[in-house]
Amino acid sequence: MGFFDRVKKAFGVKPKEEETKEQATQNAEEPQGEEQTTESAATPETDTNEAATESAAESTAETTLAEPAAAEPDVVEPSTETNETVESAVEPQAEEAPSADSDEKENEQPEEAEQSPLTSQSAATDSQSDLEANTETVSAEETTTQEAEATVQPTTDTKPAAAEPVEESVEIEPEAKSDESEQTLEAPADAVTPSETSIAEDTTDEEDVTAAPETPQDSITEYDQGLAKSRHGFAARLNKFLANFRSVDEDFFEDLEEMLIEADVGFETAMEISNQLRDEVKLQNAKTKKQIGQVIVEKMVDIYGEAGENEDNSLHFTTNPNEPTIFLFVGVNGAGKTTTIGKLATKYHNEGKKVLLAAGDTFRAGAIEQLAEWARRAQVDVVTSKPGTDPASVVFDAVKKAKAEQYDILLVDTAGRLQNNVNLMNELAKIKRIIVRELPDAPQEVLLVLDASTGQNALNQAKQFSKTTDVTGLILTKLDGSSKGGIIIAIRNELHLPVKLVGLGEKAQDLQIFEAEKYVYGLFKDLIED
Ligand SMILES: Nc1nc2c(ncn2[C@@H]2O[C@H](COP(=O)(O)OP(=O)(O)OP(=O)(O)O)[C@@H](O)[C@H]2O)c(=O)[nH]1
Repeated sequence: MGFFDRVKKAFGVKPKEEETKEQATQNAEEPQGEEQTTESAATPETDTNEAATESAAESTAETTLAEPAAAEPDVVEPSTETNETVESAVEPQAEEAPSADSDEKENEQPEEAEQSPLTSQSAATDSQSDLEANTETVSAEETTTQEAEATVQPTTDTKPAAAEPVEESVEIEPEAKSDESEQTLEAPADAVTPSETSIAEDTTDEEDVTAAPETPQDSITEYDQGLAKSRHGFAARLNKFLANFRSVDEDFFEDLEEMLIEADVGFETAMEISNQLRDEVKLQNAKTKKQIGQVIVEKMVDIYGEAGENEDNSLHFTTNPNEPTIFLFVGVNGAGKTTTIGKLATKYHNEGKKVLLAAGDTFRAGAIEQLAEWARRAQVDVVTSKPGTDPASVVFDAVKKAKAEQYDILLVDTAGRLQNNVNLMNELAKIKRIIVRELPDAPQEVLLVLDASTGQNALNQAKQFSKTTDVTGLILTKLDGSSKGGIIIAIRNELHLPVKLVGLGEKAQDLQIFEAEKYVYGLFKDLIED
């Protein structure tokens, strides 16, 4: 059975052979007059599916309205400097810096960094003594935690000050960063802008922490809703293409290739689909535009399925119960690393795991605060340091702490950009060396975070990163704000790196374990069900 039929079966849409066989049996067995009954019996199957999806959507909406837990966060701030960080993180006025400010900060950073300890420390070796100096920072945690808690001021509308990380994220302005992208890896060209991501502004993520455990139906709904924009975008392109259809000739294949490339399935994949369709009998026999559309989608889905036959999309954890699992997150600025770590921390905390975060992005001051705030909301611990500190020392402290205090999992944030690509790659290599030296089997995952809304740009970033870093898997974020969900097809066919997680929104529960069937169904649902 092809992947297309597997997806249909998984979601209650009968594969064609079965439909045909069943129809033939029914025709043979049943009197003519009962045909009507057979047809109407088949219809509710789809309806039930949709009704279930809708009711799950309602229940998800209800869940997100739950009030946050009263419990104080369990944030551990290792350094005295970090106190300032936490204090500023819980003061809404100070946080709500206008975007002009953030522009300034962004522009100033490279200069500051030149004089900052980061540059000199990066140049220095990662000697044990350098690193141990930072361990002192960790020992200050109790005092800091108390002070951090003391500064938390609940707001009158019962929403905690924690709502601010969303505003923190507003500081990230992809356009403003485009200058930087010339020096560093290409930054997202059309990343989701703050206004597009405002969905999370009135729904604090703290609510997610108290959300009910996810059911399988919730994740189908998440895929369904998160991929709506891509689904509609693809359907619109396909309809436009079919509207111009006259006959299956050379022009048809040229237009098809163009349409597929526009849908971000990638050049190579577009050619493969087109070439395979040239020999496709079904296409030659298709009578209506609808049938042609079906054949195209079926071919696309089958090619995607075949390419992923040996792909391991699962996240790997340590097999040693006495050691923590470590996930290292890499990717360009604004791709969604910090947010993804926050979401994952929430998920693992809710599953009962002891979670530690490491704020390894010491280059962008806001990134430390942002991660500390996610940690506070997820009620997990975090190791931070002063902006400009050597990130490797933060990671060293975090790994030691994770080992000594038997954390189940350590999630390490890293900078999305430095003065240039070489520095960034050297830094990532250094961080990895520190981890391996402490725990030879770690990190279990090096996850490259890609902003799906940047389409081909994301693909190029992945190619560049995977040349210099041992990426074990991809996380595709912001699919909800993008019509470029077709990129998943190009990624599988051209990169051969497994997608492990997908970001389908800004809230904690919007991060989903990647499941190809659900993804494909979310992307082509309307066409598959027809
Ligand atoms: N709509 C949507 N927005 C997302 C998603 N993931 C992240 N974001 C938003 O993307 C923006 C950037 O996310 P960050 O987590 O700060 O990105 P980063 O990679 O850590 O960026 P740097 O710290 O600059 O390296 C924030 O506004 C997030 O809320 C997602 O799946 N959907």
